[in-house]
Amino acid sequence: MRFEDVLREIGGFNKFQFLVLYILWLPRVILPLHFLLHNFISGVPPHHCALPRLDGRFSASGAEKEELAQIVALGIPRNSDGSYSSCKMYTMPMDFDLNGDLSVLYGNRSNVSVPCQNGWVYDRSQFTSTTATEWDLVCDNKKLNQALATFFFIGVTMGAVVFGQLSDKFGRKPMIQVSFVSSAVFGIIEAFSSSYVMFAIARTLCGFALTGMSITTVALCVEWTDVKHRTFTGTIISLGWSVGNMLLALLAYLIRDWRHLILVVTSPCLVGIIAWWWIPESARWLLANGRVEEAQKYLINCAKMNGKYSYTKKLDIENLKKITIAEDSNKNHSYLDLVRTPKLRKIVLCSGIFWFAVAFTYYGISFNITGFGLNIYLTQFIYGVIEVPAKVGTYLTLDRIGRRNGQAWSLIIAGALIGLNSVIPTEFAAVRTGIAVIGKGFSEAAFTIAFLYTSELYPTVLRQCGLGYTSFIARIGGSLAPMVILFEDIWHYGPPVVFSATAVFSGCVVFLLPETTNVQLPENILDVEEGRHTLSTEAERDVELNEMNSGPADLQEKGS
Ligand SMILES: O=C(O)CCCC(=O)O
Repeated sequence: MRFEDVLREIGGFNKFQFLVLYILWLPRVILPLHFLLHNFISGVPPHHCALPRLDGRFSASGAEKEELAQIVALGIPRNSDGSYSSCKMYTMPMDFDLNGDLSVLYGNRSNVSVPCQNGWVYDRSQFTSTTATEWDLVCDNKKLNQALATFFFIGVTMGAVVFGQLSDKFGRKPMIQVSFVSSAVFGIIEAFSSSYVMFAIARTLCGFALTGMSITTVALCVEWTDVKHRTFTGTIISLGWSVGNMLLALLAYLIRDWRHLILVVTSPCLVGIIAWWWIPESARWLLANGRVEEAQKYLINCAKMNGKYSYTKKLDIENLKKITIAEDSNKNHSYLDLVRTPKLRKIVLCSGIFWFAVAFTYYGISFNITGFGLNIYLTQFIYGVIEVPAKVGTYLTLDRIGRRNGQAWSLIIAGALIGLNSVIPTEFAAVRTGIAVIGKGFSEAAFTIAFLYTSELYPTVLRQCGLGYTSFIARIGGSLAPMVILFEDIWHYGPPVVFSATAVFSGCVVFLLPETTNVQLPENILDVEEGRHTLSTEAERDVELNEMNSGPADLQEKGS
């Protein structure tokens, strides 16, 4: 007997599953609050060199504004486009007098421009403070500011590997709590960091911690859902990410101080620590690891909450031991098991390729937040809004077109639109914006399908290792995306060509993978290699179940 059969009997998608989905929405909302936070806590406001008598003033009014303009005109050189330089100033007479007459002060200055000597003055009309203004991460130090995003995704990358293995070894539920607690701790340390190094370390560790809730929540939801409702579960839970995207735009608009913003976006982790108590462990994972009594407890809870009281008496230990999950419940699986057998090796190679492209493309678009000519808060909100129809559209079509076609074509179309947009003249701003937003939607659909498709490709005994591996590869893509965007200074078409070609090629690779729509989840490596989980269709399973329900003897026989 297979776990799917028990799951369908106790209500494969009912009140119990809705509760699980409702609670696990919270981690999906938390993730973008941190993953896309860089655009706001590390924003670089307009700035120029600090000059005598400016005493930190950037914006002024009336006569003071006049004096300010005069100082800037005298002390700051202009760029070729007529704007004032952000990183250069004219050398000052060594004996300049802070209260002296301006003409004297600047009258005999040389026309030699040098890097800022006395720090910078920032326009604080948009950002009260950011990491850039806190530690003067501008001009020659600008790379250190951009590196903070890369440090975060390096932490996410390493977290994917560690949490993938730990979740398959110790279970999904404990790893979610570890993730909630450690994310809260490192988020708070970030907000109170007294130096750049301390903040960079805390930011990296926070990225590491957040990955735990990123890869375990999808697996836990899918493992509690029957075949018929897996598409709903896999797509609707990821709507939490889009809600978090829009929420971040609102919070960043309201909170312009980087420390306060970090504390606010970290606070939902504290709610998660409390809500965790109501999250069930994966009964599928418990059975795969021989913890039958614990699995029985959760399965009976599920049956009762779903009103399937009559079936609870069949959930006795003897029957549950007959459910085929792992080849050997005492065997500890590791990442090495992903490459020991041929079909799994092929899944590892192809899923790694498309996951790299999914994140590479998604963050290549998401970090290009100033590309629309709108303010960054509105752009961020639009990015979140467009994801909703993308996910709902994915849910409505995925069972019909299949995971393989959905994953392949969402990547190919996203790549094609990125390439198309790069050849449309910039004066067609409305057209370019429309194509970019549609491309973002397909990129988001590709991300949504990737979580569900990957959960279905890997067997229960290796599902978190599989998600950990693919998330690791994805984070490398996410880390590289901001660096590729920098190529724009060298070759304007560089970034879109790279993003477009990567997405189209990876989409084509997806066609090499098996279809998983309406197929039972593989439980172990043999299922993947021999396709045993694909043997029976829904109708055949209905017949099988009716026979099983005809009496214990038949159940014993069928279950073996
Ligand atoms: O995990 C990420 O980096 C993005 C997830 C996007 C989604 O869940 O829709």
